[in-house]
Amino acid sequence: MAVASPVEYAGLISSGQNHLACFGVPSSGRLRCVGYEQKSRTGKLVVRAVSVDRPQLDFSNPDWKKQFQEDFDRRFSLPHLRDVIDVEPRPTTFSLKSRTPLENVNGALKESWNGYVNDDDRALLKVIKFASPTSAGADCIDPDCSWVEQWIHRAGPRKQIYFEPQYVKAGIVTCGGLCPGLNDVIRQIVLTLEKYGVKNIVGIQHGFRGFFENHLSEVPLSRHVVQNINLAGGSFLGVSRGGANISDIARRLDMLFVLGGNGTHAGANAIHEECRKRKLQVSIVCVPKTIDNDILLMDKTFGFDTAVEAAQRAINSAYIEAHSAFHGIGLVKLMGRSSGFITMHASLSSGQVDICLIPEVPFTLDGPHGVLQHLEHLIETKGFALICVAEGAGQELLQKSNATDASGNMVLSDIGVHLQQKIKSHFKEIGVHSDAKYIDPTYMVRAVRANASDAILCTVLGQNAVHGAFAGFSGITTGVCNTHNVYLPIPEVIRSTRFVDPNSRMWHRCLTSTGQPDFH
Ligand SMILES: Nc1ncnc2c1ncn2[C@@H]1O[C@H](COP(=O)(O)OP(=O)(O)O)[C@@H](O)[C@H]1O
Ligand SMILES: O=P(O)(O)OC[C@H]1O[C@](O)(COP(=O)(O)O)[C@@H](O)[C@@H]1O
Ligand SMILES: [Mg+2]
Repeated sequence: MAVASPVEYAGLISSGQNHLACFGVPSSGRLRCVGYEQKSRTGKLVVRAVSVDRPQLDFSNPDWKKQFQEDFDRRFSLPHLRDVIDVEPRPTTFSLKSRTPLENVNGALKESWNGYVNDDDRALLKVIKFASPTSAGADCIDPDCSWVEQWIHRAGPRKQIYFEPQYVKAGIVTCGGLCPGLNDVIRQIVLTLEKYGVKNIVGIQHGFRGFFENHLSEVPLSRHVVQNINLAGGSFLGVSRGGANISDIARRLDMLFVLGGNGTHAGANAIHEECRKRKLQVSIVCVPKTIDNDILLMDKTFGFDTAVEAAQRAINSAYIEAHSAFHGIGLVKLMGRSSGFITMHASLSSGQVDICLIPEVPFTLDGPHGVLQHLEHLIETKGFALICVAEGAGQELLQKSNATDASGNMVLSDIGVHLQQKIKSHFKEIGVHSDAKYIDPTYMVRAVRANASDAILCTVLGQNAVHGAFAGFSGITTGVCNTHNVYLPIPEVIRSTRFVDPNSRMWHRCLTSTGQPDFH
């Protein structure tokens, strides 16, 4: 078998009229799709994501699995303070029970249970064995889809810690945009730090800016201060974009908890690298915050569930409006800069959506297979229609502004306004009455407080972030993977944005539910 080339073609995935070419990252021998090309009927290729170049694997070598696993273990090993400085562990101050249960083993009293996580505990990153690369959502390493165990590190409190709590100064910073649950995470970090015995806890105001702008002073935090902050949405500390200048952040704190998305993780990793370079005993731990749910490897990020739930009100209102109007067309735009998770899940959840449009799946508006033609059909047969569109969808149909926000993120053109205009002019042109109503609930969706399941997720993540720092790890992030709580090295989760896989069962379920055709 041939050695994988830098970007290996993994196969053509056809669904109806869609032709999705899936490319892999052969480096790690991975044939998992990180990039898609989609071919429209007109033959136009739209590249949805980029591939990443990594070292190659020779699948004809009988040892390739071993090589893969060694490479995997190296990539997913957690950076530790011990790697660069001499630091001795000490018994933890985090007690799970006031008395440790003891049992009599051959006359000697031994701990029967301690409740701590062992550094060698692992969770499986992948839990499905795909029989073939053409299986739905297949995520294969080699062309035969061989089963290879990929173990990642379990999160939680360790028996040994690498900081003396009474001398620790810990900081918390929230960056990027808002997301439901930020306050729950801040609160849990503070409560857990106090449980270890940390007295000096501060909040950094308005993201990374708080480190540099003199008027943004540190906010002292304690159980008393954070007790009720989870009852409101937003961030108690404030958020911001831009303003990252990491070089001097390092020496001010012993532990820094960074809540943010891909951009923030990149910033946090840069701070961690700087600390390593200067051999500082500083632990940088992230908690992924992205309402778009676009961080790799995690089941879902906090706030996502709440956002999907909050979007239901907008979708339901659009449905009522559309259903009540004569030839009503409801149009709801939801967040999702480049990933359509909220739109897909909100559409699935509501069950009322006829057309779901996401950035990962290109569509045409005009022509016999376009969205407008399908709308005509829906008006004719149902009398009304409901569209749910992600903000990043169909950007190729719009005039680009080339503007960026303070963090360098592209400012998107409004697909909702464009769709509404196109719908209005189309129905006018064909002489059919229509009544298109556009709802943009963006900030109403993300400013709400976390729902019950997100509140629990935030609690777990906040606590595990603190356990990770005390365990001496730095440059890590924490998340839920196949329902297990894990620590991951930051670079592995920001290798690329996480996209909806158009070959996944979830997207296919969405198509089944809406009944929409391919818009090509
Ligand atoms: N590549 C990067 N390296 C360092 N810092 C970054 C990088 N990208 C973004 N940041 C900083 O991270 C913070 C949040 O980034 P942003 O993209 O706005 O939100 P998010 O973290 O949610 O993706 C900003 O202060 C920004 O300056
Ligand atoms: O108007 P703002 O504050 O820049 O936020 C808008 C953006 O925030 C998001 O909700 C999520 O972005 P982050 O992951 O950076 O928090 C995007 O969907 C949206 O494009
Ligand atoms: Mg971002």
